[in-house]
Amino acid sequence: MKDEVDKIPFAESYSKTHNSVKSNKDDLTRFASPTRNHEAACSGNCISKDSIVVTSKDSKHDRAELQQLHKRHRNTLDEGRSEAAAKRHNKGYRTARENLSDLCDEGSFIEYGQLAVAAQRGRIEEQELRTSTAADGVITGTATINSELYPENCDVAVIINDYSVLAGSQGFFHHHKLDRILTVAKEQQLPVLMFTEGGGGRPGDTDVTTQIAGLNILSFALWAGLSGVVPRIAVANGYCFAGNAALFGCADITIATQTSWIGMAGPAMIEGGGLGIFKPTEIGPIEVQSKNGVVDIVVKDEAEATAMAKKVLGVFQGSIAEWGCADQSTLQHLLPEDRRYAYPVRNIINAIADTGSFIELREKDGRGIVTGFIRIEGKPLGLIANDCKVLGGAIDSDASEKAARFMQLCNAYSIPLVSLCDTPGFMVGPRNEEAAAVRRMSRLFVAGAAITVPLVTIFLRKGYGLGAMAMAGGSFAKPSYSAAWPTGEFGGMGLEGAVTLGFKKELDAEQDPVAKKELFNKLVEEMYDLGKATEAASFLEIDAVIDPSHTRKVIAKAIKAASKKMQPRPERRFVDTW
Ligand SMILES: CC(=O)SCCNC(=O)CCNC(=O)[C@H](O)C(C)(C)COP(=O)(O)OP(=O)(O)OC[C@H]1O[C@@H](n2cnc3c(N)ncnc32)[C@H](O)[C@@H]1OP(=O)(O)O
Repeated sequence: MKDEVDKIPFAESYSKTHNSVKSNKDDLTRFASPTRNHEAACSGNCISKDSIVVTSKDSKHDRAELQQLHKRHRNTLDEGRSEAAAKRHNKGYRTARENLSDLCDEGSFIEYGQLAVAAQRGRIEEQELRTSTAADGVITGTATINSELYPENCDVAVIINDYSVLAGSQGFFHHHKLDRILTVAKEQQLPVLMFTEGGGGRPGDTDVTTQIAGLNILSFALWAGLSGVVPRIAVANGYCFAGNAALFGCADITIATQTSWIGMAGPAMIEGGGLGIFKPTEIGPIEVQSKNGVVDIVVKDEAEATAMAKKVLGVFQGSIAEWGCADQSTLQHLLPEDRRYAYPVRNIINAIADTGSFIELREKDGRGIVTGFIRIEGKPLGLIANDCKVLGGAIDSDASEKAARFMQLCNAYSIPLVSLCDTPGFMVGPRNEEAAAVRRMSRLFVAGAAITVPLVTIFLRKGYGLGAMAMAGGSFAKPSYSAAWPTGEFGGMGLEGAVTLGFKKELDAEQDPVAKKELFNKLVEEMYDLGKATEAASFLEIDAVIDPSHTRKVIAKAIKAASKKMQPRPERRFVDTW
């Protein structure tokens, strides 16, 4: 069974290993649905709209223990915690259960550990613990998401931190709940969606002294250990500090709202370390975390974050049957006539991709290379593209690391790659060397060499130097298919540099500066003609030169053909952030 699963992409292998689990869950869903339909008329026990729990509809006919149970459950739901819910709403935020409800398919959630309370029985009355530390500040369970689009691949594990409980801090049982659901995710091969709002470790859980020494806490290792095993998407809103931030940072894809503050320590820890007194809003605001690569996708609020989390999850869930695309003839006119002018590469990406499918990651970080997901004919693909509006398309260290990490991510989850190349090469010079160019830019080669998913490279315009080779996975011979638009131009290095280096003697021999300039321009022109796409194709450096309006079809066909020979998915591929 294992070998068989290894030969197919994540989404498919995941569904294959899930048939037995799924049928169990279906039973529960079937159980939930009819009851929910009766909810309005039901004055007694009812199944909650969002979870497989019994809610607290009082009924004098209930047995005492059932009434007790309803009460305990009610303490964990918004209806039983109206003050806490109102506090969230006053801040303009949602409650954890509102996010849960929006995220999961209706009636599909199965909750784990709902009756947990903070380990503070030695400090706080049991009854108060039940009302004020609901579920110990984290909702955990499994559910289906996007089941209408991906009926075979819709099971997920869900973790939603509840800030209304001790600021979402991570107590003893809170951690144990994380451990439990992450173990379930690993065993059942479930993608994980995690909302990480919270104030970090909770030293107040004094019932359990082992927590002080950090014993028994597996959550961080388990969560990080799922890298390359199942896709993990994290969402931040509000304050996300210390332990919560560490979880956020370990995710494969990170989404944060504009009202997010994310930091490896909160105010208390910073002050405790003698590093000054800061307001929480001075620590890791979104303006900072969106530019340094901590946050992949910035959204307005929790509603947008939830919708985006579902859309990103869809990339890992597989292909969709219905899609549309732009009129492909527009691609013939999206490059400027004059090769010296820049153009917005995102217009080209959006024209090639299925309508509305482009999800850009780390837009404001490493801006020289655009990274993100697209779909072509409904199939999810990873995309890297040079942006010639930034440094003329030259690849700097930030862009290299961003693209390398993205290639690894796609490779880890068997998502084929498309590269749109238009680069004069790597960004060079002493300043870049100070920024560790040699180590950081080389990451693109390291990541490219490890790719086993299909890669299709399309040269839009410039394909010069090591940078262009890196955009093609390390070598022009690496991609499953490489094609250029007629505007493609190639060379071992930028034309001007190549002429200066290669024709030094001829240029030095010319004394008249005007004549020297003319000679230089003539040599550049000649070298440009020699490196045109059609020439490169005739020397078999690339596989083809294509009409830009055929780009989508070429990518779709090449990836389909290469996917048939796709190498088996290794048991695990790490997603490294360098
Ligand atoms: C390894 C680690 O993770 S160590 C933890 C490091 N964490 C930190 O440095 C952050 C500590 N917390 C804070 O600075 C602040 O509480 C903030 C910024 C997170 C939240 O601020 P606010 O939204 O104003 O909420 P407030 O401070 O009132 O906290 C709400 C409640 O959660 C409690 N709380 C907040 N963070 C924690 C925490 N880490 N541990 C225990 N309780 C906490 C508060 O004491 C308060 O309890 P109360 O309602 O009983 O008074």
